[in-house]
Amino acid sequence: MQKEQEFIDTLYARVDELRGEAADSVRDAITPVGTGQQARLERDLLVVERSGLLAALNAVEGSLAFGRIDLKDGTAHHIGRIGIRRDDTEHTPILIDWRAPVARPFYLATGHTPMGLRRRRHLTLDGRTVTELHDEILDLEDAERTGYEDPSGDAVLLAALNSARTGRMGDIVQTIQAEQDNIIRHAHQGVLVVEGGPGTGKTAVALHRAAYLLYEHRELLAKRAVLIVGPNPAFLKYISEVLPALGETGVLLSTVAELFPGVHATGTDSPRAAAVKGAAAMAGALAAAVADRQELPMPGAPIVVPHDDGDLVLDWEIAYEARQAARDTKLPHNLARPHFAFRVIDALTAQLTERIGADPYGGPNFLGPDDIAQLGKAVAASPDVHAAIEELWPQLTPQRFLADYLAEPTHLTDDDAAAIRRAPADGDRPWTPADVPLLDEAAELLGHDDSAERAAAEAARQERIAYAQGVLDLSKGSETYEFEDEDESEVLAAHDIVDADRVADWYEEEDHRSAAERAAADRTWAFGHIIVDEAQELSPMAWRLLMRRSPTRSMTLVGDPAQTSEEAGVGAWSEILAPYVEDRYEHTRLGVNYRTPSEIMELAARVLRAEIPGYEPPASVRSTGVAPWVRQADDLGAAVAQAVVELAPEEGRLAVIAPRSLHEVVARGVDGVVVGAEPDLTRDVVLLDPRQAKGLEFDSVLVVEPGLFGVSDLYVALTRATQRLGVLHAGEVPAALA
Ligand SMILES: Nc1ncnc2c1ncn2[C@@H]1O[C@H](COP(=O)(O)OP(=O)(O)OP(=O)(O)O)[C@@H](O)[C@H]1O
Repeated sequence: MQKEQEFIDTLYARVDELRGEAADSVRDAITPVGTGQQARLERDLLVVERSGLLAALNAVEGSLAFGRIDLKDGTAHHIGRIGIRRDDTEHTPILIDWRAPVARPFYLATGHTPMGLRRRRHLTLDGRTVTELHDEILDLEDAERTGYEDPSGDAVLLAALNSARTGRMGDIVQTIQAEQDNIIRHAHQGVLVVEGGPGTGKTAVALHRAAYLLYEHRELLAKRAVLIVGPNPAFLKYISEVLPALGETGVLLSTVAELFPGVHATGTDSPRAAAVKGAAAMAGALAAAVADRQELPMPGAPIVVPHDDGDLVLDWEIAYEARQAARDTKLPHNLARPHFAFRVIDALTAQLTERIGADPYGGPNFLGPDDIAQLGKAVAASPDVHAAIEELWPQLTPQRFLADYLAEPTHLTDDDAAAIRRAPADGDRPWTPADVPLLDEAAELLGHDDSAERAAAEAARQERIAYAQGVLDLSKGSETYEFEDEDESEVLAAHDIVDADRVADWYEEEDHRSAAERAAADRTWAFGHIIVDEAQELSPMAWRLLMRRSPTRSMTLVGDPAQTSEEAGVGAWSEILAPYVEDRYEHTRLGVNYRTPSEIMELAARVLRAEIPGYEPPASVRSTGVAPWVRQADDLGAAVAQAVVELAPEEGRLAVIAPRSLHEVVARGVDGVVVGAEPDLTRDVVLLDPRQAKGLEFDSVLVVEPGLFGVSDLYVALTRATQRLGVLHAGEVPAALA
């Protein structure tokens, strides 16, 4: 213990030193550096780099070192959350990053396959003080004993599993199990599926995989960023501290509903409406609806456009040919629109030419090319012509198009259309999460005519060039003033080596937002890697959105088809993935439940067996000896109040999981719970509906009125507890709980 404490002291001395250095260089770098653009750029980059190191050092302060491996060759390595090196010429490692190949035996070695190890040690720290050591002997011939031997080898794991919950997920870096480690470090570059029952560590594994990939492919992923998609904001908050604790911050956490910049999807859909909006058929329906917005006048009823030289007639034939030509470009709607417009303008100009210049005696047209060009210009500038074009082929934003479409859904069955229709008067109704993939789809179909933006960007660039030229002129002005001596003026000044264009670009490069920040603001961002948690819940339309964000298909998908509750959810992996990667994905499984004790799991499995006969849940790694209970109550409010007192852990969290319709009743008897708002999981008692409980866990759980839950929702609710479970009902209960 003494020796380990000495090591920890040395380690933290070095950390403090590094932290001081990083803070100093950030501070130095922030002080003004004059006007040199290159210097400013370098300074900004340094600040980003050093503050990243500082953030990592601060974040992992908690228990920086947690393990040690002693090799048969007599060497030993300490393992920690990040790697730390000495300040010597060799930069000797003091602490090995858990993700480095050298650290791998810490997770994989067994007595059977010791991977060169004599001993594995787990260190437990309280701040900077070593409080516990647990050793496992891996070389069976090694007779040396330390007095800290842990014969079962799982004391540290069990302590972690039994510890009180805080409302925020912790990392598992000290106790990653071999089957989990294999997935975390899986070399597959494409789509990796991680499947497993409740509590098998899928979320934990996915987050550690993100940290591993950021370590392994630092350069690429720092540039392209990692996206982690979860089912709701409360869940994202729940997992938000895991990666920072591992020293990783450049990650974007988001729900699918937040992935269309500028849209806040605060509305809700009925389950039926969400299912229709999420179905794959919507893609075809929207494409057809966009084509419908490319209209033709009725044959025989042309649009008559008033013009100074007489009316112009935009008839079916002209519009049809223009539309065909525009569609033949295969461009999205807004980008094909100019092609349509040119054709129409050409045809109307020809009409005018014919009328004005026609020789009544049948000779050639009187008008020369210049006259015709002049006429064309006039036609192209006519607001009436533009109005006619807009009527037939309107410029559309995704929002405008989708609002129009939802007011009058087409290309669907009558029932489906009725399920998603919203009256035009609902124009102000907020977007719903299921609308977001539709907006994204619409954005693809419509395309973004950015000619106006590009013109604005170019104007801004010209302005920067003018400004930069000003800076250079100043430098030139000062030269004649300062360097009167002929020789001195040989010194290269800024204006000698750069021109205004280049300086202007430096200004532009000054976008030092992190990749994750830039990605969040850009609908067309291509992420380096995407992790999707609770992947079974996503609709086919949501998958289309996500696949657009991942052109390289570098993804980790985490889920449990047995926990699917969304009607629109796809469930089967092959069904989700076939359209994108056919069968080129890796399927991995986790089979041990680290959360739910066997007593509770037994009860939960019975519920699922009602739907899937013979269902075998993942084996629980531990039992508590405390049986879950199911009770009938006449006065549900009073019974909940009493049960909450009974189940509340001394330290830790309790969740009451009840159908939304009962939240008012439940909340009345329980102090401090909040109804309606986004749940704050760090409170002692949290009230949730079954959907909100997805992916979360608590020390104790009280499930209220299970007869009102769907089977998979109930299964999810019953598997959230790490210690104790109670079930209360006034109405009927599913047979499995009776
Ligand atoms: N190797 C491990 N060491 C310590 N704790 C672990 C380990 N693996 C998993 N756990 C813990 O088990 C619990 C369940 O993990 P996690 O939430 O990742 O499971 P899951 O498979 O995503 O569950 P669900 O599908 O039910 O949401 C968490 O508290 C997690 O920290």
